[in-house]
Amino acid sequence: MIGILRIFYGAEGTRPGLVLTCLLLAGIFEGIGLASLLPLLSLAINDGAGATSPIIGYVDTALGWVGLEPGLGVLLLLVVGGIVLKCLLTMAAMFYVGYAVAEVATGLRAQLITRLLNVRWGYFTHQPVGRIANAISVDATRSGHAYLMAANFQVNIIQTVVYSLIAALVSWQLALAALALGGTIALSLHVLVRVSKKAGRRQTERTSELVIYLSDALSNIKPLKAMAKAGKFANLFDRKIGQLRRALRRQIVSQYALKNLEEMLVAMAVGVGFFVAISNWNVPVSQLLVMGALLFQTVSSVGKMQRQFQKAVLLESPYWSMRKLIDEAEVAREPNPGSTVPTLEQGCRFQDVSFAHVGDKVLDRVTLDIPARGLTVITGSSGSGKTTLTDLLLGLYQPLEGRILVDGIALSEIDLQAWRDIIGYVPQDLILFHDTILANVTLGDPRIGEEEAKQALQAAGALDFVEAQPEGLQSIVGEKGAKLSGGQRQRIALARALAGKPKLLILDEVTSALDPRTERDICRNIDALSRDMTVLAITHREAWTEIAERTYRLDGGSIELVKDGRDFKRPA
Ligand SMILES: Nc1ncnc2c1ncn2[C@@H]1O[C@H](COP(=O)(O)OP(=O)(O)OP(=O)(O)O)[C@@H](O)[C@H]1O
Repeated sequence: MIGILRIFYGAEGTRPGLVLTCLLLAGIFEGIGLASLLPLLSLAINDGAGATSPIIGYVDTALGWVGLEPGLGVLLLLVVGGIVLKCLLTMAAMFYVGYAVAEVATGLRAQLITRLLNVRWGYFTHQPVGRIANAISVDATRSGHAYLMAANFQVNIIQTVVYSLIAALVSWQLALAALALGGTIALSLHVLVRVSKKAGRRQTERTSELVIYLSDALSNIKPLKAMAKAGKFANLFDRKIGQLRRALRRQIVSQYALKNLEEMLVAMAVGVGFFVAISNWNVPVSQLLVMGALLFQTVSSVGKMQRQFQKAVLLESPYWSMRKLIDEAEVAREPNPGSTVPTLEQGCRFQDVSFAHVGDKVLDRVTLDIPARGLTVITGSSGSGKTTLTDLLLGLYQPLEGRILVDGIALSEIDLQAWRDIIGYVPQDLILFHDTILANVTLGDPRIGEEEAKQALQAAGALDFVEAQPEGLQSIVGEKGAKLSGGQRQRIALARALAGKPKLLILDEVTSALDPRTERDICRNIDALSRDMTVLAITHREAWTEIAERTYRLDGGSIELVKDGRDFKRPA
């Protein structure tokens, strides 16, 4: 229950005070309307209920305070007016709740996206993308509904209080009996609420697992199809789909069981109450009618409250799972304590740098220099730590020991955003967005126009094939660039890195998919660019080591300088 109330009172971007005020006022007007019902009926039937029911006396006194006679017109006005005002105020509150539902769903999405864009790189290396995709699409929408259910639950709480109070004014024994009855029925059916809560949690977990699995499968669909594994792989989904199906079944069964069992028990209890009242006690008809209606309303409102609670707990888990993800992302926020704006005039230096992801060191007291305005190549066997080295230079990881210096200033003192703003980076596992070639080159940077994009494509050796496409720069590259060849994708990614005219260009196996001729063309372009730009390339390819001013070999955690610029003659 506390979890549900925390959603209603704690969800950001909502105004629980306003909603609650409207609902409380609605409750008061409903109470006035209900309280006036008994005197109205008594007056209409003239059965002398006034002598036995205290509520008629209270209404008379209250009307006396404002100088009104408890006549038919006044009482009718109070009954009808009370209901009308209650409806209008509840409607106003629920209109606002409707806005708040959208606010909760979109607010959670926005918070998650903003935080995710600011988390440390290490967070993503152990975070399934499907979990985030599921949170943004499914959980956020269900969270909005969780807020709606929590608000409805709040409405039911107020209604139950109002009915109980009015019942107490008619007869405190009646109120006690109604609450005891409602409570007993609710308690006896509580197991169905627990079933729903568990079903809701299962659905959230299973759906997330399913989306994680599916997004991984779709990313690997080509090898799965190529090796006829798609069908076999589908079997792996069956268990998860089966669990989801069971959770959904339990949800529906428990919801309908609660509704119908509760109605049945209420009808039986009120029936017995009526029978006892009519046959044993001499209760006036108007009082009997009002008492019966109140008993029924009070007991039903306890039931309604429970049903609403059941709906809310069903949707509670996506809300909290979403919040957990947002909090995790906040904890994983990337620190950026530095403030110096880098210029990269002299070069970068790794000074006795050691680093380990987990366990053994990948880099052990590595020292290397990357002079400004030149091409430095790093070679080394697979898994020797070349990408890790560039990740350290990008500030994605921090060294365990030693320092990374940019123009003699420690990277930890440099503003990371400003540092990355002067870097062009092409990763080994490049992925293009399902968008136009132009969008893939500019990445939405307003400083890069069509002309700059073309120049970058030219330097990356991509302009010819881009212009040969039916829609040129506006051609869509397909899912992850699937409409292009591996080498074309590499060249677009290189153009993307060059388009911002970076001061430092980091290339991780950027020409591995290219034929020797295209590779040499690109090398020639990069060689020319490196007169004004610092280039760090990870590669084994001769075309690169030939033009490099410095080549380092990384192996077993240590680095060795295998080619020095002093021996190097730049081709004319
Ligand atoms: N996020 C990570 N968590 C744990 N270990 C990692 C992580 N990233 C890389 N490693 C490990 O660190 C070592 C160096 O990896 P890295 O990717 O830097 O090698 P590499 O030289 O670039 O390899 P390749 O040439 O095959 O791309 C490897 O043993 C790898 O398993």
